[in-house]
Amino acid sequence: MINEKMNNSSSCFIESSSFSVPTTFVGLVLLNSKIRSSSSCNNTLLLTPSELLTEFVTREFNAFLWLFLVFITTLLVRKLFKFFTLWCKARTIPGPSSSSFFGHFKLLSKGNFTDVLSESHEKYGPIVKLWLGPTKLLVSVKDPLLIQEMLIKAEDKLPFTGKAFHLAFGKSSLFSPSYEKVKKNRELLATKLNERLLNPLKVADFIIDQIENIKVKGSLGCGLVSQYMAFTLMGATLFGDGFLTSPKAAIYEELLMKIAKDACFWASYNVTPFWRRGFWRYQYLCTKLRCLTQDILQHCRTSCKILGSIDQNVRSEGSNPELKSADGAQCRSNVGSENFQFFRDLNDCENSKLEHCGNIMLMMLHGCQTTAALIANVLTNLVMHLEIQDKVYSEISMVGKKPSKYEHEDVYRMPLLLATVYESSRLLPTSAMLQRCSLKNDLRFATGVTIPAGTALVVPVQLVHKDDFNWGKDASDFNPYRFLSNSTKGSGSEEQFNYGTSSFVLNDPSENAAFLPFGSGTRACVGQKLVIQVVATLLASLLKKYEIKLNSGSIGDSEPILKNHLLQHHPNLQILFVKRDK
Ligand code: HEM
Repeated sequence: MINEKMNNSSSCFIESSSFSVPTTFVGLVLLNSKIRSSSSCNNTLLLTPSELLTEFVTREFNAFLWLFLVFITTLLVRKLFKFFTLWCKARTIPGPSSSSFFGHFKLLSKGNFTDVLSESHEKYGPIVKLWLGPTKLLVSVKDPLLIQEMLIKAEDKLPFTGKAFHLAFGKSSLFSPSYEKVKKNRELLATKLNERLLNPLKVADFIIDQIENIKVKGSLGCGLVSQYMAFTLMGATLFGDGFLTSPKAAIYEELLMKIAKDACFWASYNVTPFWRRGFWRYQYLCTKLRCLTQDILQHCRTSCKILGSIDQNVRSEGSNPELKSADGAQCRSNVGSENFQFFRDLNDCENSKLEHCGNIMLMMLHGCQTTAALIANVLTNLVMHLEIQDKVYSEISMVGKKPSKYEHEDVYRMPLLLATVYESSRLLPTSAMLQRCSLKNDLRFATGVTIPAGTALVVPVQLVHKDDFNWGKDASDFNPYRFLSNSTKGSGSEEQFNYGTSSFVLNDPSENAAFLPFGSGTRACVGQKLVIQVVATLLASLLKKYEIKLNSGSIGDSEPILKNHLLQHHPNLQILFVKRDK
């Protein structure tokens, strides 16, 4: 209507001169004033100020709509372009074709993930692609040499892992998906952990005392006792010896395990589920754990040996910020004033003090879960193979007769015990799947296969660990001797080892590219060396004192199960610690 008016009014005086339609508010005002100044025209046709404004707003709105349309179209074109590039690149990777919009997502969610991958690898070879959605590609690698190459080249992790930790403990400079962010701290942590942090014998003695106290009640649940052992080992490693006597340790264990159970569930939401009450309960538990971590840090301050070095200056810097816990209680943060140079080193000064705490909680969570699963697996194998347990005991007794200067290093003279730990972690790797990702660049294998950036790369560790091709015909059997070799007769069978007469050595398990319980390459587990030493020391102390037996009837299902995303044997297995005659 306004346009009509404009056209009519213009036509009455714009016969000779041609006007272009103004595009700005000022232009409109000027045009209107020109029309007003023309006396030959009918004034009723002139635009009122409100009409002018409406005209202006309409034009601006149209312009905005056009811009919005261009923006959305550009986004869509970019998405389409990305999709086609991804699709073109993925075409060269072998794998089943997908007819559905959701790709193979339904297939994966229905069956066991490892079984699906196993079938796909059998059909399509060592590299297999599966679509998790129209733009989500998953590539599984099964060949050890390709895995080795992939684990070195793909430096990032999928954002999911980072999210699970982030929701529970906040920002982390240790478990972030981006390699750039964790690189420095990984190196620092690895150096510190590989130094001798704690006296594993002292911790082992403490654990044995506790077992002595509770075993009077009869048999013990293998899962629970392993969890307790792992928790005590990790607590003493990260907090120091003071953790052993901390009255809050038991509550800490309970809280940590509760959080571990739910972390992945809450991280599985694409958008953080603020609207769920359960989520806030979970957040409350996380805050409680943070406060408890700070309390224990305070309690253990004097005994923490994690670096041994105490930064005297930190005290004066400390500001003791107050943290308000979810229930309104004040929890005093002493992280600022705590004097663990180790965690100060881990977190650049500009990083928040909360990150100190987050990193400790993260390591406690990861370390406790994985170490508990490993101890449970070794104990299970020892009770199922009493002949191996007897031989390990002979080995421990032999070494005990000639202890070395540094008693905690005796464990390195017990190759069968170490081989038993390695074999247990091979047969039932706690992490069934390794996952990686190259976030920025495509990943090119030497074989010519290109994996597009952002693809979820996985290694089905369980399949690799049980592949006859990598481990021989007895790949599915428990045979710790495969990790040993006789200096005179070569490696691999029980008969060759005659304790006391023959010399035999432990092969370096990492020489076999198919041995991946701790991952490998750029993002391999930082705690591997420490865990092997402390777990073996604990087992040596236990076996020296007790024969570990199965409480008959408690075996149950023989298939390993996934518990808190970790693989475990017979979770309800009951074991007995029978004191040996001296
Ligand atoms: C039996 C015990 C453990 C097992 C089976 C285990 C296993 C693993 C695995 C499979 C990974 C991923 C590796 C990869 O993607 O290549 C990992 C990562 C890691 N582990 Fe462990 N772990 C254990 C104990 C520990 C302990 C005790 C610590 C520290 C005190 C630790 C610190 C780490 C860290 C910091 C990472 C992250 C590395 C990164 O993302 O860059 N682990 N662990």
